[in-house]
Parts: sequence; C-alpha cells; structure tokens
Amino acid sequence: MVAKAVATYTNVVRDYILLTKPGIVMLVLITALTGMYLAKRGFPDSWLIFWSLLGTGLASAGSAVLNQFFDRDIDAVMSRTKNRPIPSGSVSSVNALLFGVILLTLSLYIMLAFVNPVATFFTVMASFFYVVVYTLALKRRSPLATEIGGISGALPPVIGYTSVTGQFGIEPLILFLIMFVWQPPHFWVLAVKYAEDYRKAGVPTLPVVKGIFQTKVRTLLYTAALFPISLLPTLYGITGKIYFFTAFALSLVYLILTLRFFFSKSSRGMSLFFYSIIYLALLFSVMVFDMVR
Ligand code: HEM
Ligand SMILES: CC(C)=CCC/C(C)=C/CC/C(C)=C/COP(=O)(O)OP(=O)(O)O
Repeated sequence: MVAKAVATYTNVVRDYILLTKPGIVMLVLITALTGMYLAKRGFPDSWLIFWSLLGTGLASAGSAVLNQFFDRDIDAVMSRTKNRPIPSGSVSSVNALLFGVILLTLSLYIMLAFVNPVATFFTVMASFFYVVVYTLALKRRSPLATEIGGISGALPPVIGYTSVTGQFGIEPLILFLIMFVWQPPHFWVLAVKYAEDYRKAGVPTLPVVKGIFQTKVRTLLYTAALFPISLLPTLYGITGKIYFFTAFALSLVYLILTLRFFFSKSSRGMSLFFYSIIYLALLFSVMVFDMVR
C-alpha cells in the first residue's frame, strides 16, 4: 500500500519535472551563468548566482510548461511528442496551466525581490517571446518562428550579465549573437528528421514549407556563420587563446558534421543534433574557464 503510494507520487513528480524540459533548463542556466562571469570577469557573489539562476531557471521551466499547454493539440498528433505529460493524460491541462503560471510568478517575484529590475525585464521578455510571440503567434503560421523564437533562447546570457551589472552593455550582445545563430541549425536537424510529423500536425517548419534541401542549405549557412561569430569573444578581448583555439576546433567539427549532413541522402542527423548541444555547453564552459583563470 505504502509502496504503491510512493510509486504514484514519484511518477507525478517525474511528470511535472518532464513538463519543465529539464535538459533545456540546464543549458539555459550554463549560458546565464556565463553572462554573470562575463560581467564580473571573475566569480560573482554566490547569493546573486543563486537567486538569478533560480529566477532564470523558473522562467525557462514555466515558459516550457505553458508552451506545452498551448501546444497540447499538436503535441498529441506528433509521434515525437505524443507521450509528453499533457497529451498522454498524466498531467491535466488545467494543472499544467496552473503549474506554468505559478513557476512564472515565482520567477518574477525572485528576480524583482533579489536581483534587479533590468534583469527582471529581460527575463520577462524571454518568457514573453517563448510563450506569446513564438508559441501563440508564430509557430503555427510561419517558419520564421524558429529565428524569431531564438530571441527568447538567446536572452539568458543577457539576463545573467544584467543580474550583476544592473545595466545593459555591448559585451553580452556577443553571447546573444552566438546563441541566436546557434539555434536555427540546432532545431532544423530535428525539423528535417520529423518533417512528416510537423506536416501532419500543420506546423509550417522550414522543411515543410521550403523542403529538405533548402533547410539543409540554411543549416549549413548558419553553422558557417557561427564559425567566425564563435571567435568574437577573443577578438573582442573578453577571452584569451584557450577559448579561441577551443572555439575554433569545436566550430570546425560542427561545420564538418553539418557538411556530412548536407551531403548525406538520409534525413537523420541525430549525431549532429546531439553535437549542437555539446558544442554550446563546451563553448560557454570554456569561455568561463578562460575568463576566471
Ligand atoms: C528556436 C529555438 C529552439 C528550438 C526551435 C528548439 C527545439 C528543440 C527541440 C524540438 C528539441 C527536442 C525536444 C524533444 O525531443 O522533446 C530540443 C532539444 C533540446 N534543446 Fe532546443 N530548441 C531551441 C532553443 C534551445 C535553447 C535556447 C537551448 C538552451 C540554451 C536548447 C537546448 C536544448 C537541449 C539541451 C535539448 C535536449 C534535451 C531535451 O530534449 O530536453 N534549445 N530543442
Ligand atoms: C529564461 C527563458 C524564458 C528561457 C527560455 C529559453 C528557451 C529554451 C527558448 C527556446 C524557445 C523555443 C523557441 C523552443 C522551441 O521549441 P518547441 O517548444 O516548439 O519544441 P517542441 O516542438 O519540442 O515542443
């Protein structure tokens, strides 16, 4: 009896955690923390790190929950997403909506009470772009949703930076730019693989609207553009040689893997998709290492 209750409880907790897209939250936090180190050129105050990352993490989690609330009809149609907590019935839509609103409210309170108004503004903008601009306004209407939705995903380093400084600056724009250019190719590899799924669900992703070849061309162009952009932190004097050579090697491998995807007849590029995640995590971690050493 007790064992059964514990198992049910564990499943409920697991479903709510899944709803927050924890893998994405983790990477968002790494990039936000990098923004904080950039502002300080060293170790930021531990309590500030704690509150700022908590506020940013809750915003990312809450936005992901609301994204799945509003997308529950299309998620139910696609094979990749039909087992998510809402379409599978393990979390009700009302509870998901409530959960998302609670997470975003907590985030707003924490950012305002323990961080500062400028960082709060960018956190609200990140959630607004993910939930309202990307999910509600664009995702079902235009393939441009991917690029414009990228504004949300590129804001965490700006949130981190402004959490420390209380004012905007040019430097976090470099990290914003890296993330902004990184996101479309990160997604298009999956969009190619699941083109039929997206077509069935009526989501006009780039492969659905322009075809696989055009998407592969743009994936290659974005990854090529990412190469010089990833080197900007050193060219701008933020980081040193260690970052430069690591970024060079990581970007070169990214370009080679993308070229392989481009010339391959297959539409499966899962190794490239996983590499995109490892790429960003390593790039930002090495940036921090090179700033504090
Ligand atoms: C235009 C913006 C973006 C789009 C369209 C996008 C799309 C996606 C999709 C469709 C998946 C697969 C999810 C699944 O299998 O359920 C995914 C996974 C992932 N994304 Fe993105 N993403 C974007 C931005 C970001 C950003 C900004 C980050 C973090 C900084 C990120 C980090 C990840 C990670 C870590 C995964 C793998 C873990 C997981 O599936 O939960 N993505 N992304
Ligand atoms: C601080 C804060 C709010 C950070 C959020 C940053 C973030 C991860 C933004 C990415 C947003 C985005 C357009 C995801 C798209 O995938 P989707 O949700 O359409 O993917 P799916 O098809 O798997 O549902």
